[in-house]
Amino acid sequence: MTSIDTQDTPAATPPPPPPAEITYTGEYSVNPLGEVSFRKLCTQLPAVLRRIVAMSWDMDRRAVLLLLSCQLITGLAAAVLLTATAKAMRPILGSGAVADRLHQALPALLVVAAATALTRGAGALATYAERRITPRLTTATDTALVEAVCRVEAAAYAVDGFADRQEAAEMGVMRTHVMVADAQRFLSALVRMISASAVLSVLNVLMLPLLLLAVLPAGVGAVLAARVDYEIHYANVGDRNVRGMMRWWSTTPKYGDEVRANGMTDYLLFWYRSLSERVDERTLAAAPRTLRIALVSSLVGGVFLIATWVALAWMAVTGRVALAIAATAVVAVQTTLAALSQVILNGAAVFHTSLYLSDMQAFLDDAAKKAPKRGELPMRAPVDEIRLEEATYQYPGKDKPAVDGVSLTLRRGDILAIVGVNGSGKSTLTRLITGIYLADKGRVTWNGSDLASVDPASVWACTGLVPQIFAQWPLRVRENVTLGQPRTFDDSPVWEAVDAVGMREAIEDLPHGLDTLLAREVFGGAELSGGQWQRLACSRALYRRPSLLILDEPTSQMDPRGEHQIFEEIKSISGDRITIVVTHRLENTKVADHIVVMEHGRITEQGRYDDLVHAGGTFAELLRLAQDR
Ligand SMILES: Nc1ncnc2c1ncn2[C@@H]1O[C@H](COP(=O)(O)OP(=O)(O)OP(=O)(O)O)[C@@H](O)[C@H]1O
Repeated sequence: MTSIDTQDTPAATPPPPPPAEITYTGEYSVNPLGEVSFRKLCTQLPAVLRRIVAMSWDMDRRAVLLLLSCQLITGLAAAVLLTATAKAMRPILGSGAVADRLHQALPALLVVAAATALTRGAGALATYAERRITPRLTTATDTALVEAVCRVEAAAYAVDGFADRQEAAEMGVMRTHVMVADAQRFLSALVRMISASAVLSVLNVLMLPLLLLAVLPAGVGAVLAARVDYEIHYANVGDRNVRGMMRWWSTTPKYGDEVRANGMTDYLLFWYRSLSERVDERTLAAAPRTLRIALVSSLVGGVFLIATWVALAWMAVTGRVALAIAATAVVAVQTTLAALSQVILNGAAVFHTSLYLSDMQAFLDDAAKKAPKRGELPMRAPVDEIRLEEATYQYPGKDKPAVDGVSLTLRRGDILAIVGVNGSGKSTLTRLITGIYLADKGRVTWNGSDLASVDPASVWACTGLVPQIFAQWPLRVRENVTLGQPRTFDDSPVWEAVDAVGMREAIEDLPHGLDTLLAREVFGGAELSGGQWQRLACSRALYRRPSLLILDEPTSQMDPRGEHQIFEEIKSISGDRITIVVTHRLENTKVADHIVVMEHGRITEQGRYDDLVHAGGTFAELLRLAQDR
């Protein structure tokens, strides 16, 4: 045999492929801003504010009342301040000795000082109130989102765009950090603006329209810019979602070995950078639009502002307003302008937030619709019989059912083994049996009750599942076994479950025994080997003493001793429950009373081990291939 000389003349290899284009075209892919007009956007603000107040009200009523009172005080103080300023201006700009003029103006000046102090005090109290509301509001929305996702029917995860809408909703949660502060600043500026402009129009009614014209273009500009920002955010949702997932996969120490030993580091960094650049490109492409909006609105606003000052100067010079009133008008115009720009800035921020809140609300509403709507019949152990009658299940977007018309009866004490090639529907069948999915056609009954009419929580109180890919919870060993559902106040049932999978020695060797945190990443945490984790996953299911025990490839990472021990345990406790084992290791099916062979979602063969070995069907073929080494 000749040696292959690839090292001397390396063949050209193609460059790494860029991240896949995500062109999400599901039923939720319509940008909600696409058809919305500027007017409509502005008229939405009161509703948004009402919603923010209502959300805050649920968190802390006293803080909301304090915050609203502070806004009122700010407005009144602004009006008092301007009126007192006008009063002070008259003697100050009048004739006579300076000391006399100041003396005459003193009471009004004291009112100005008091009003200023009141404004500052109200501002500080408003910030205090906002800080009492925001953390609780953020926690409440965040936990509502987590709960909504945890509680949906498992089938919802496979629905088109579910993850993307979840990502969009996460943004709503993030915005709650700034939502109340923005709304508070908006309201406070609005109140200040209204009272200052009221004083201004009392001083001279002509000033107000000119002032409004000066600021309106900036308002339109800010809202249009927010609209562009949101459009970009919307276009980037899918990419950001995938990037977030990839970030976790690339940086979590759990996959560190695989990344390094398969030389993936460069590709992952290339991928991450490429996708980030794609996201940036969309953002940068919008920058000229945002600049145009800002320039045009500033230009138009500037022209109107100059007109305002010219008009004021003209009125003062021609004696249409007294000099003292003109001087107060300057202060009032400045106050109103500053407040107006705050109104616009924070109004745009509130409006911007409302878009993300709408995404969040839409997701929460949709998740609520997708929460299990089954009956309320309680299921109680023991489960004597589980029956599948022509049960069929098809994943959303798939053109063939994953489980297709399966009928099966399981009785207490039975051990059923499910075998079949990859993708033949074994795991989906177990999801139907446990009621994680409800059958699209046909039905699954437990003790004669259709799972569609039974309270799912009561069903899952009777089940214990070891899935193919199980969670390695960053919890203490004890909670990794009890899953937070201790049966007793002492640890004896935990040790019983640990002994059943041969893990006592390994756990006693951990720094804090059952109290050891199983998270290597955290200071003081410990890590188990792959097989040890799998033993622990089995101990969880055993600890539950379930009426239905399902083990999907439970021993794939275990040494023969561990595997033997688990199957001995399964046999010894099988009398009291229904046990289902899904496995590709056909030798393990000897433990079963009944074996079903799945192909294309259907049961194509069934019987006991000895019958199937000699039946000349798929089971016999798979067994022969497993032994042919
Ligand atoms: N969450 C899902 N969304 C969409 N399709 C799915 C999902 N899970 C499984 N499928 C599809 O359903 C079919 C059956 O999958 P299932 O996981 O039940 O097979 P399996 O027999 O358990 O396979 P394996 O031996 O590889 O574990 C496959 O075609 C698979 O692509």
